[in-house]
Amino acid sequence: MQLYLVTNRKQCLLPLPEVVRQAAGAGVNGIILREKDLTSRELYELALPIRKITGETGTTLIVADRLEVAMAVQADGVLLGYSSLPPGVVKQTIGYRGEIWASVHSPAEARQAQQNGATALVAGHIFTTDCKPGLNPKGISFLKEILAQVTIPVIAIGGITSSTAPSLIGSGAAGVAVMSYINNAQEPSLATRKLLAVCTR
Ligand SMILES: Cc1ncc(COP(=O)(O)OP(=O)(O)O)c(N)n1
Ligand SMILES: Cc1nc(C(=O)O)sc1CCOP(=O)(O)O
Ligand SMILES: [Mg+2]
Repeated sequence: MQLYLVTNRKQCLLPLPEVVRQAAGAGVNGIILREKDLTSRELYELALPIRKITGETGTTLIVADRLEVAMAVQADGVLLGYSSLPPGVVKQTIGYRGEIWASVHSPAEARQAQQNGATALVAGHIFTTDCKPGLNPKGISFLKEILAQVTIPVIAIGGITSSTAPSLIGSGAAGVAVMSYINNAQEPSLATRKLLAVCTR
């Protein structure tokens, strides 16, 4: 399984570019830059050093929600969520040629996203997480339902740690996307290596 870091600079004990540098240096497969409260200009300025780091390590960079920032820094793609442009508009109307990932929360959304040109899905939330307070986790059965509906890669998100990730091995998920476990770590490189050890088992 691949391992993706979803950024959250508010959880970080170090400056975000340093967290990204450590995760990328430790071998994370991709960075999903998700800083929803920033303006496009602020996000662009944060994305520039992160693009430089991921360029040097050959790590995939996906920008959550903001197609214009993804394009401006020549990221590998965009992750579209509930508040973003729909995948079909990004693909057909705008003609974006990068990766188009979609955040999905039901089998019907997964089918629709694939039909509309999504190249991968991020499905959640699978396990209990403080990042989705008051919402019940959907569990591995939900992940399996999504996998049964689509042929594109599906990445599991929500509550992924070195304790929960082992239960996803062999599930069919192409990868896992992790926020708190790495952003909030004293040593992001160590947290990344711990998760990679599970994901590459
Ligand atoms: C049931 C449900 N609805 C909406 C969301 C928000 O999804 P998303 O677009 O992925 O936004 P963030 O997770 O990045 O805040 C959800 N998680 N669950
Ligand atoms: C950003 C995000 N999206 C989710 C979804 O289900 O769409 S769960 C999530 C938060 C993931 O954080 P953590 O790894 O700390 O649980
Ligand atoms: Mg989400």
